[in-house]
Amino acid sequence: MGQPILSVEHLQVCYTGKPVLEDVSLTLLPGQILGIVGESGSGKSTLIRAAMGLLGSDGAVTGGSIRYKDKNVTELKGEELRKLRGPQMGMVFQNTGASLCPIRTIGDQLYEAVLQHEKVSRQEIKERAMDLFDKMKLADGERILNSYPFELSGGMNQRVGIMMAMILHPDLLFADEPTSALDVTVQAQVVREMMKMRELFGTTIAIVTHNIGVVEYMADKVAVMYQGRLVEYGDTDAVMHHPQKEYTRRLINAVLRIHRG
Ligand SMILES: Nc1ncnc2c1ncn2[C@@H]1O[C@H](COP(=O)(O)OP(=O)(O)OP(=O)(O)O)[C@@H](O)[C@H]1O
Repeated sequence: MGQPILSVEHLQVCYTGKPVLEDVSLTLLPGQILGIVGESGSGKSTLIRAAMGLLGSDGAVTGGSIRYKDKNVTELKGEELRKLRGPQMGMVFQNTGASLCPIRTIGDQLYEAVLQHEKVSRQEIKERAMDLFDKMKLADGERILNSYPFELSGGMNQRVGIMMAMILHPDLLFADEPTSALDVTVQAQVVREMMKMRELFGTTIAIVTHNIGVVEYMADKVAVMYQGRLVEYGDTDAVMHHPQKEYTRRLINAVLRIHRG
């Protein structure tokens, strides 16, 4: 499987001097999918924002390290980080529609995003987008590219988000609750499409989700977070079926009860 794509070691992150992540360590090998779970405020988004170098002015890595391949992300600045984000590390957000500009078409925003990293023609970018839509079994790619975000459903916008992240062929894809705002059938579609990306491109994926079903279906590894710490981390099967920690057991049971209810 080779060298890790991502290795986080003893990570500490603070917002305005207050620690919100403490001693977090995990490793992702190429092509693995990591599910990050835990209650609200446990630090899941902070972990992936730190890995993307997107903590904002209030946040800082105050201990440990995050390596993407051989690069220590925490030591990279401005231009070096910008080069990494997109072509190497992609990101899908919870609500792609809201993160896009409402008054410009999907196509225009896609071209602009790709041109920041690659000198390619509009035609080539369009062909690549159409090819990805094709792989995602979306028939009306042309219409999607000519649409404004508000003209598309939430599910369609999320699939656009996956296409926009994948068009630069990143090795590592971070997805922060990409299915949380969607109804169940559309959630399944989005999940299947991320799996397809891994199958086609060998993409390594770290996904934050509240949906244990998504984790069971997708993830090779699970990280369970609680109050800024990693309370359990291991192979999905082991963590889901033989959790070592009481907290993990309660988290899994709580979700199952809601589903059954
Ligand atoms: N920009 C910020 N400034 C200050 N504190 C922040 C900031 N962003 C997050 N926090 C705090 O850091 C902690 C972890 O937040 P984070 O968003 O990583 O949790 P989460 O597990 O992703 O939660 P959720 O499931 O609700 O998205 C919380 O206590 C949160 O209030």
